[in-house]
Amino acid sequence: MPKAQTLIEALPWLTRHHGRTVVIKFGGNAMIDEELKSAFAQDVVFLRHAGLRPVVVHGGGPQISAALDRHGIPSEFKAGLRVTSEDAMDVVRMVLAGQVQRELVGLLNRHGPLAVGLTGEDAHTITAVRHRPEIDGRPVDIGRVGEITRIDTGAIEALLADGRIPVVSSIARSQDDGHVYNVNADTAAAALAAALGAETLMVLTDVEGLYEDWPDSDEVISRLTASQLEKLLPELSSGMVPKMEGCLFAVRNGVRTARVIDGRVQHSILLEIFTDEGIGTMVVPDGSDQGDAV
Ligand SMILES: Nc1ncnc2c1ncn2[C@@H]1O[C@H](COP(=O)(O)OP(=O)(O)O)[C@@H](O)[C@H]1O
Ligand SMILES: CC(=O)N[C@@H](CCC(=O)OP(=O)(O)O)C(=O)O
Repeated sequence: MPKAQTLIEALPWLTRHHGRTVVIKFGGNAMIDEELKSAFAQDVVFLRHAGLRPVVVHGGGPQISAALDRHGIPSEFKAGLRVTSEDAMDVVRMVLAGQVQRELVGLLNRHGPLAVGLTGEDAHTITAVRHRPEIDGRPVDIGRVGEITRIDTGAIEALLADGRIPVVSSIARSQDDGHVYNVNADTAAAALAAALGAETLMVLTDVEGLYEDWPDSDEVISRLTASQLEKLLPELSSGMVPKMEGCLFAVRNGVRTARVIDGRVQHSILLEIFTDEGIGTMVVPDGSDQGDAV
């Protein structure tokens, strides 16, 4: 009976989400463990077979830092973003597109001919300009880091229409100078979710969700509206900033729910979707009533 109960709890969700697009961001920290990675692949394939259209956007921060270290290039972050020299950009591209993305594609394809990998460079999927974040009121140069200016969903839509699972690395092409840019993977996932008109953005990370009073408390905020999140943003730090900014952007641009969930929990995607309780933090647009946004 518990097994049947779990499946039955999923039925309204499945009915409502049938044929809908779900963008799932898989962070570098949850990718360190082999069992977690294969459970993640199982969950994504499950969603696909349950009639949804999952799109995976992956990070790889720790893997990039390790590779840079092997090349003798130090890792430095400003405003939560990696300072990316020309040499570092070659390593970022090699690690994301050549290593992390290939591994995820391989894990998904154990279950059938499903996953196809691409980067934002392919078919103009993600176009960016050089990003100059402001620190203490002044724009700073952090090298080849991109600010997204345009998304072309054509290639991803074609793959989805063909029943495939697109796996996207967060690298963008530049419109004018023939270079590529390093883009934070949370930001890329949010931009893609909005452009695809996704139903849900799910961001897997290495904490339970958004903590109310981090680092002093581990009380997770289970649900908040776009306006509530906007007020909280200035208080957030480090890796949570691009995640929550991405969630806000997504729900303000047509995505119905954006969720931050604990990627350290095996099958966290299925737990989030297929049980009534849900886990982690859910962001909804202003004015959504509780029942509508589950
Ligand atoms: N309010 C908060 N709630 C939860 N985590 C927070 C908060 N503020 C900052 N963090 C930090 O953000 C980190 C998650 O971001 P990040 O390390 O970039 O993850 P990922 O590799 O999954 O993208 C957490 O491990 C935590 O250290
Ligand atoms: C500009 C920038 O900071 N890019 C990130 C891209 C990878 C990423 O975002 O990975 P996680 O999701 O694992 O953090 C980086 O170089 O680390």
